[in-house]
Amino acid sequence: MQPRTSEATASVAPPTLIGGEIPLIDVSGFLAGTPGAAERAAAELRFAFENVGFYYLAGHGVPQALIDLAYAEAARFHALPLDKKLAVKVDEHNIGYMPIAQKPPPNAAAQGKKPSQNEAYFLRREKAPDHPDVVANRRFHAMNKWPDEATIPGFRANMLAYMGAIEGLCRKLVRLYALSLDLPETFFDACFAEPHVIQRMSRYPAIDGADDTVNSLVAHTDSGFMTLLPPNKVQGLEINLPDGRWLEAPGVPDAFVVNGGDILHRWTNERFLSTPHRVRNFSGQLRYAVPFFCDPNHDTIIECVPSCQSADAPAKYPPIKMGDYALWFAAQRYEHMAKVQAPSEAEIAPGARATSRWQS
Ligand SMILES: O=C(O)CCC(=O)C(=O)O
Ligand SMILES: [Fe+2]
Repeated sequence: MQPRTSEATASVAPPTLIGGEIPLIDVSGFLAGTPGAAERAAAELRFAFENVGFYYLAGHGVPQALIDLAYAEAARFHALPLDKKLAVKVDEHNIGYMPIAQKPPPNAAAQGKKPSQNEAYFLRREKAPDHPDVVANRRFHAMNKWPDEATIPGFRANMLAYMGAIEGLCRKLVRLYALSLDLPETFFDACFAEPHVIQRMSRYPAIDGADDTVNSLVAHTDSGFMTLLPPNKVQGLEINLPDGRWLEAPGVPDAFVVNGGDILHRWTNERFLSTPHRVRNFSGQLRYAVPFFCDPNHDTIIECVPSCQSADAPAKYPPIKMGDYALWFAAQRYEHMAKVQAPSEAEIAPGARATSRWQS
């Protein structure tokens, strides 16, 4: 790898690289408040995002038992009879159960590709029926669609415990993101005070390694700010490195795989990478994944951060509201969202296709 190193990063030794490519960042010192640890982790983060777009997160403090529980709940949910899963079928808020797609995603770039071989269940922030956003039927702010408690006892409480722990971690990590961008450390605090969260629970059947036209999850970039994938016992994630090579992401015990998405890329004037990745489950067994997507709240205006623009390098994108962006993205990514009224490509992504490495 040829590191693209900013001045501030140059003073710090590059972090350990997993698979020779992906930085391993230990945040235990930062979380414990050790003097100097935040600055060091932030420099490593900057290196990771300027060069790779992915990192392994160690020292995160999330108990392994909670991670095991989330995987166990993914297995328990997907083992339910199909009629129970279809009873909570995915809706126009992208909440609920999505069967294995029969068609590729609706956007033009994906036409002709074979659909991803996974089924998924989506949760968002838990809300009471009288929450104003629920009452107003605000897009992506509806109630979660839980299966009956009697059908899968404890599922709801366990997933809410997991989501709460990961959200808490994300809200701390955004300080490192701010520091890594030479912004005041509290820069992202307000828009992550109540972040927009999406918990995906995926089940990937084993696919045939001989047929390289079929993917478990087609190559894509994530839409948002950060994605946290807890350590997985079954590998299958592949990362499209900036030089074009595909790297099979090694499993690192105790370390999350974390990546940035298109909103981080846009917010930083394309300085921080949103790197394409895909899943191919050649393991011969079922594979589960429980990615947690953490975004700024949907009222946030995404406008190039001050440290990523200058007279010589003006902002490449107009300001956009996070919620509008999320709707545009979902409408092109998901078949069941394709018919909803969404902002147009011209409003959201002028010029984005030219620079995006999004492939699915
Ligand atoms: O299953 C994985 O390891 C990655 C999943 C992923 O990229 C996604 O859900 O966006
Ligand atoms: Fe992804």
